[in-house]
Amino acid sequence: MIRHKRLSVVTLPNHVVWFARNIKHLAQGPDPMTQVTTQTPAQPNYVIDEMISAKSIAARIEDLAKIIQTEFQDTNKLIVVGLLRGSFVFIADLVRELDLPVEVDFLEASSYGDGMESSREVRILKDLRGQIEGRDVLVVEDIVDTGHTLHQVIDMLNTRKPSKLKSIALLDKPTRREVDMKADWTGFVIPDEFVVGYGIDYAQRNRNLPYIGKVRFT
Ligand SMILES: O=P(O)(O)OC[C@H]1O[C@H](OP(=O)(O)OP(=O)(O)O)[C@H](O)[C@@H]1O
Ligand SMILES: Nc1nc2[nH]cnc2c(=O)[nH]1
Repeated sequence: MIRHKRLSVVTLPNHVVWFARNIKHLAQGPDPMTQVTTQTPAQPNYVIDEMISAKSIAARIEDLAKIIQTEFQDTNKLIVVGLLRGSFVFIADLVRELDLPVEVDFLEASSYGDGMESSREVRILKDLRGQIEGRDVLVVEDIVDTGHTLHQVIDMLNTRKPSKLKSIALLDKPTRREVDMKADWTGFVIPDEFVVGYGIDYAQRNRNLPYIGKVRFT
């Protein structure tokens, strides 16, 4: 932890600084003021402890938007592809920070169903409406965990020959990786916790939380 703190002051990018600053808080456990208690008939009881505040997310998205704008500054059209359903909040906030000619499209990929374990089999449930051949494309993902979803989606989109294909993920859990995959840009590196909120669900619930929280069974 000391090593993280020292590094964060000198060189680390914002999302790593966030992780270093919060690792103590994460280890200490929940703040009772930010817990949500949840129960559904099919699920065990759980509470959600806030991990990343809405304010931190907004600030990080502003930074990421500047980087993306620089990367695509010469584009005549950037096709921003949201991976449904988890990225719907992130993409909505991100595109509104982009001062670029943008087209929004969606692809629905699913590998978790209602559970907490990846099936490793990524199903494309809804394809893009538009063509991407010869276009600049940015894939927007909520979280990279095992990496199977982003890996398979990027492989599939590359076969359509975009002129430039980049990806961004709000969250990254590198310790869970099963395939060699990393988004070009990441909002926050997080520890191995099952997270919800800001578009991300547990069995389709909690997507409407304005912050990212971790699920804790009670
Ligand atoms: O890196 P991975 O292990 O593949 O996990 C990441 C994927 O898992 C979740 O999708 P999910 O299948 O739950 O669908 P959803 O977006 O509709 O919630 C999440 O939205 C990512 O797309
Ligand atoms: N809801 C949710 N879906 C995931 N898919 C991969 N990792 C996660 C996670 O931490 N939470």
